[in-house]
Amino acid sequence: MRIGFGFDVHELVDKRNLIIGGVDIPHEKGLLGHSDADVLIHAIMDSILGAMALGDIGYHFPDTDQQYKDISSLILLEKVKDTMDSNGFKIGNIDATVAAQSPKLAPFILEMRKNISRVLECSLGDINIKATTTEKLGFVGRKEGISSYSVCMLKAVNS
Ligand SMILES: Nc1ccn([C@@H]2O[C@H](COP(=O)(O)O)[C@@H](O)[C@H]2O)c(=O)n1
Ligand SMILES: C[C@@]1(CO)OP(=O)(O)OP(=O)(O)OC[C@H]1O
Repeated sequence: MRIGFGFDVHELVDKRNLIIGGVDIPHEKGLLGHSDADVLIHAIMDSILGAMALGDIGYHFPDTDQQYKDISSLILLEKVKDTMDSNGFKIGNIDATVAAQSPKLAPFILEMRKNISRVLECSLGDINIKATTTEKLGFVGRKEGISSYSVCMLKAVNS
C-alpha cells in the first residue's frame, strides 16, 4: 500500500465557469487556471502521483503547454489513471475536502464522486468528497478562491 497527499488552490474570477469534480456548478464566478482549474481533481491527481513518487501535475502537464489550455481536468485524470496502470497500481481509496465559502457544494457531491470513480475505474465507495467553509476566514472565507485537499491509498495490482 502507498499513501499520497495533494493540495491545490485556484482564484475565483468573473467570466469563468465553476468546474469542481467535473461538475459545472452554477455560480457568479469560476476558477482561474490554464486548464479548467478543477481544484478538486488537481488535488486528487497530486495525491495519486504523490503515492507513486512521480512528482506533481505541474511536472506532468506544464502550464506552458498549449495542449492543456482550458482542458477538462477529467481528461488529465484519465492520463494519471494510465500512469497508475502502467506502474501497476490501483485505487485503494481517496478522501478529499473542498474548502469553499460558497456556493453550497453538497447537492453536487454525488455527481463528483461518480465522475471520479468512472475515470479511475473504482467503486463509488472508494471515493469520498467533503465540503467545508472556512467560517468566512482567510482567502477562502473572503471568496477570493477555493482550495482542495486529498489523500489516497494505492494498492499494487498484483498484491
Ligand atoms: N461550500 C460548502 C461548504 C460546506 N458545505 C456543507 O455544509 C456543512 C457545514 O459547513 P461548515 O463549514 O460550517 O462546517 C459541511 O459539512 C458541508 O456538508 C457545502 O455543502 N458546501
Ligand atoms: C493543471 C495545469 C495544466 O497545465 O494548469 P492549471 O489549471 O493552471 O492548474 P495548476 O494547479 O495551477 O497547475 C497544474 C497545471 O500545469
